[in-house]
Amino acid sequence: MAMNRFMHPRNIYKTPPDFIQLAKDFSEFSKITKTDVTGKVTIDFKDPQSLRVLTKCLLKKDFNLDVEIPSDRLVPTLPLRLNYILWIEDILAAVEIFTDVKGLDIGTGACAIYPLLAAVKNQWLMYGTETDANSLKVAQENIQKNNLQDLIKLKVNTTSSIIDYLFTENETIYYDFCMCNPPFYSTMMELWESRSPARPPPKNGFTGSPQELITEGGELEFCRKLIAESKKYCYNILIFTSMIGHKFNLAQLIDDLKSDNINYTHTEFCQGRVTRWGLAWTFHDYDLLQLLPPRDKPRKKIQPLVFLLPELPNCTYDLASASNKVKTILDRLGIAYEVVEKRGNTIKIDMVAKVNTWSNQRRKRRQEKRMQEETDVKKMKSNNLELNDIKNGSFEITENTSSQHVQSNAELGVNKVIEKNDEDSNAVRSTESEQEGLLGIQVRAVLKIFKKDNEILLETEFINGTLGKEGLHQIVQFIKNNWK
Ligand SMILES: C[S@@+](CC[C@H](N)C(=O)[O-])C[C@H]1O[C@@H](n2cnc3c(N)ncnc32)[C@H](O)[C@@H]1O
Repeated sequence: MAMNRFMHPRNIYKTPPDFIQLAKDFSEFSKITKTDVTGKVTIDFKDPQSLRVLTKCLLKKDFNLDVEIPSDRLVPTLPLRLNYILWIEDILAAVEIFTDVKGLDIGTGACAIYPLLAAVKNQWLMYGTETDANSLKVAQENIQKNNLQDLIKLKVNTTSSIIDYLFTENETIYYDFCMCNPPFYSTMMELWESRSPARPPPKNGFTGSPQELITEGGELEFCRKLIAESKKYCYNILIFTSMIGHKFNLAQLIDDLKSDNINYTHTEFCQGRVTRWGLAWTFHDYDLLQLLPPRDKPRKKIQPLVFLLPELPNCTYDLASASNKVKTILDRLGIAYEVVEKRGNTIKIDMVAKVNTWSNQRRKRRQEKRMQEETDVKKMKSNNLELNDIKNGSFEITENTSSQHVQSNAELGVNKVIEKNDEDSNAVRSTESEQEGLLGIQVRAVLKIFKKDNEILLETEFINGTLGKEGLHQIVQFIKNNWK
């Protein structure tokens, strides 16, 4: 629970639940507990069933809610869900809305977790939308089971829009806020890679169905679409909000809002070992950043690393040439990239390296040369084999002959192909681990190329990846070495 102290100050889970008491109160919970060697009562956080039971018991104990969580659906983690609700409470207080609150939860899921918490905790009138008919059915049952039909209404979304359809049916509906926990991933592959063995194992079990976790373009495109639709319905919803799963996406969405001069603020939701972010925007005349400044957990100020990109021979010294050169070098390294921003004197490139292609380049070239030699020898061998095969009509005899041929080539100095010294074995091992690396991200970073005082500079920001910042430094070093 490394970041619990940074939880929202009113979050009841800032103090971790008392598992001993919970086991006494709920026989279902006592069945999943175990006592470790120090006598501490704990549960297996990697087991989705244990997470399901824990969430159910806490919902009952702390909110008097009876909730069914289907085994094939996301188990909502309560500290995070509560952090989001508490932040919305703060926003509403900042814009002085205290009574008759009406909220919209986009993608409410099978538990309708946000409407349930908002209704029992604050008596807000909540509307939940959902595209998944099965989740919607269970959500409706959960609402009825808790007798909250008067406070919570659900609506199926059969369109490809996010909120558009709500207002085409009725232009005058009004909500004080909307909230959303969008699906994070864009493809099964991305989802799978996020759980790849190349990454450190997650502390918590993995729950959720593809329809809950995947959306075209991932959360970034989902939120961009929501922002686009929000412009059309700017007066139907006072405060738009969304949860964001990746900090990098938060930065991009903030840039989008800034460039459209839309008032916004953001926050960090800290709980356990997981951090998520909240983004809020409005078209009304509220300076949200001023009213509710971003809340980030205190951390050391990290100075970004900035490098000078010197003038290149036979090239204009400008942003376009410099960024083209960077792209050429990334292409050479087989690093995937996307230009994510092109504004004035700045170009930002989001790069994802899945294989370490930059370190030990000299060794790799040597290895490639040897592999080429090996192929050549094999070719010679098979030519010889065919020749002898025809001559002798016997495979065994020809194979012996061809190995002698290799031997004689070895005598001529081609023998390196069959020798294995330590360095070669390392090279082979590193190639194998590179193959494994294909499963995950080695380095993801943002490269900002910008012009300042007639100089072109490269600023780097490490996002994630198994090789850490060191991997990014190596790539930058490679760019510097090849800047010619
Ligand atoms: C990550 S889950 C969140 C579920 C729940 N709100 C929670 O926080 O646990 C995202 C949900 O959004 C739903 N969804 C995706 N696109 C949607 C859309 N355009 N309109 C309504 N729901 C949508 C999915 O079916 C899924 O249940």
